Amino acid sequence: MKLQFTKMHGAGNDFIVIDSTEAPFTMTTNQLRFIADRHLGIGADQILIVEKARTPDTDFRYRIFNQDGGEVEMCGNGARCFARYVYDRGLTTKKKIRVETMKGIIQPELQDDGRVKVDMGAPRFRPEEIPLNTTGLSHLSRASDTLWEVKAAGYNNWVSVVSMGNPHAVMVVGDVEQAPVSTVGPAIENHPAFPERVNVGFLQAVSRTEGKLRVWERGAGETLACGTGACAAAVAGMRRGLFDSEVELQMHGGRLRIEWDGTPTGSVFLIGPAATVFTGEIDVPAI
Ligand SMILES: N[C@H](CCC[C@H](N)C(=O)O)C(=O)O
Repeated sequence: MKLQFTKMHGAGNDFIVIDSTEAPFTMTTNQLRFIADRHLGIGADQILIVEKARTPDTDFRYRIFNQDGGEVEMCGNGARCFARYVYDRGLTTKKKIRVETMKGIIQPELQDDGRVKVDMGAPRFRPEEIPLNTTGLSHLSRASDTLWEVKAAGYNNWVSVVSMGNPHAVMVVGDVEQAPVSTVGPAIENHPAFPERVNVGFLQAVSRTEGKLRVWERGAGETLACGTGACAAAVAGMRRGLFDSEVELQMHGGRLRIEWDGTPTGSVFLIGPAATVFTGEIDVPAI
């Protein structure tokens, strides 16, 4: 099957973007894994599918698949690239759009400075909303947050849990460059306390408005940046009394800005870059 695609990235988190507004999306899990493979296919952290809206109050539908082929609820860096893609390709003339995802509507808006600002909706913290199975887990309160002890890879890891539509576990570390991302990351990603697995953030608070973050992503491993991970880490830091309501997080692939008013229904806003790298065509085998 001949597949047209566009390669994009948001702060180094890279994507294959496929326009499925005119033809139904029918790729198998094996085909998704093939195109995302960095040696055998195109290579990407995630695959973003652009579909026509299914409801009158939205402009598009947005589907996201991880490098491992699994479909997931949300992708923040991808949302920025999605907005850039549909505008640049003339699929819309709007600079602010409403996009339906598996877990609600997000609203990306192209900014005059070239960045994209996304209303990511409100964060959720209740264990059942993550989901987190709390059976047998110790927990403690820290400011307005709750930390859960997840024993993994030989460490007692105290994590905040946040859902941005997708699940995140965030731990605070003294130095992100020394954090055991490649060992603790997969151990927590696949921990039985997270029945749908989890993205794992390693956050270093530098000041009340600055931080450093590395994320081991569910279904993709460590990425150069994670948009929902940045939202989750910023919100966890705010709830733990480490950050003000606006914070910039430096990740290996670039800088992301997060704003949240701290109210239970207040949206988290994610601001950052979105770049188009190349377009192409690939012959996808019937697998
Ligand atoms: N790995 C994530 C999906 C991609 C999220 C990330 N790339 C972002 O920018 O938010 C998950 O399994 O929930």
